[in-house]
Amino acid sequence: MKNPKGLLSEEDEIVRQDLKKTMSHHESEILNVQRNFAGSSARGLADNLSTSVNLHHAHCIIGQSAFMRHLKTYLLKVAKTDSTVLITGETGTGKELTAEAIHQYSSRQHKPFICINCAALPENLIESELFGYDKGAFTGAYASKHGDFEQANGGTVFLDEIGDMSSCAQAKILRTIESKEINHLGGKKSILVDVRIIAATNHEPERLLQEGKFREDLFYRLNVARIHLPPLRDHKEDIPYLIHWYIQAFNQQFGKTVTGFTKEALDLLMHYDWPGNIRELKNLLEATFINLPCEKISIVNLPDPFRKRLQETEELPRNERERLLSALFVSNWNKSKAAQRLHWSRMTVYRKMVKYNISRNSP
Ligand SMILES: Nc1ncnc2c1ncn2[C@@H]1O[C@H](COP(=O)(O)OP(=O)(O)OP(=O)(O)O)[C@@H](O)[C@H]1O
Repeated sequence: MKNPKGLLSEEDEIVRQDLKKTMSHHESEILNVQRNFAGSSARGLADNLSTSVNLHHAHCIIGQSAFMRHLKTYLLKVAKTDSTVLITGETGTGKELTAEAIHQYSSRQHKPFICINCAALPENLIESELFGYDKGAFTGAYASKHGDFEQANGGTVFLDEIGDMSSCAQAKILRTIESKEINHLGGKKSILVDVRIIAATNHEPERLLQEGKFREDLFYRLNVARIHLPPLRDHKEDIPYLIHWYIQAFNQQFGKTVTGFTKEALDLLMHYDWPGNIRELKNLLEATFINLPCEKISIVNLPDPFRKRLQETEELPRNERERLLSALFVSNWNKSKAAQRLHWSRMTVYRKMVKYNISRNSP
């Protein structure tokens, strides 16, 4: 986090001070480790991190790329306000994690963070789920029930996939944001609710506006603070940090002592495009851990579905040893198929396997 003169920049200093105030000892320890990692090698990362890692800590946003640093600074500033926030980005880029971090750093942190998946809410249940109902409001309403907004009172409501809600439901959300009150279904009186709204979408909001899927009035009401999370392929320099973080976490979860990846395996992960972004990386690591017999993860330990995805994307590293290893890996160690992929003869494959000391069991 230091500038070339070795001084903390003003932004870094703000982050440091704010984090000191708001983070527990453990969390700031993790941040310190991340700071120390800046500029060090992936192997260096592996020797540093503290032993206790909680996978579900909302504020454990991992990454040291310029983007990630900017994000952490910005979300602390946003957290100090009560403005509505619109978060965009492909699936698995960390929209929910970011929303939760804003909540955790805000003065609302001791109140609920309620996540509503708008895409999964059937149209006929939206009102009762979001705003609740009074006893007798409809057949089967034997008792009155609080909706999500009321449950979140004092806290934050995260509206995920806002563009997948009907225009009518969006209008009701807008009314609630503007008036700060809700009405139970079948209820006569209005109820005041104090919630902060953070919304997210996987799609480009401006395109949703053009297509008429995002109400213009709601868009402008939500789009006060805007955060765009880029796909992982655009900040691959964070991959070693993420890998390291999740290795620590899964070591704890699975009771293992994995130390890291072989260079070839790490290179393979660095060359892959990660269409499912950070979620895909995390799931790959978890799947690898389940069946892992050793302490160092090599290409042969990566799960089969990942091999298939590589076959589809043809993402192969450039250096000859890595290309050969990757080709063998995606061809399930069939040397003829690997030779075809590389446009080499089978003999060349054999020769280079000897040259580079590659066998199916080699690390
Ligand atoms: N920067 C990060 N550091 C560590 N873990 C992360 C980071 N970003 C995302 N993750 C993890 O990746 C997974 C997916 O993140 P999240 O659910 O926030 O993504 P999303 O953008 O909301 O996805 P979707 O659009 O599919 O709902 C989660 O397990 C989350 O903890």
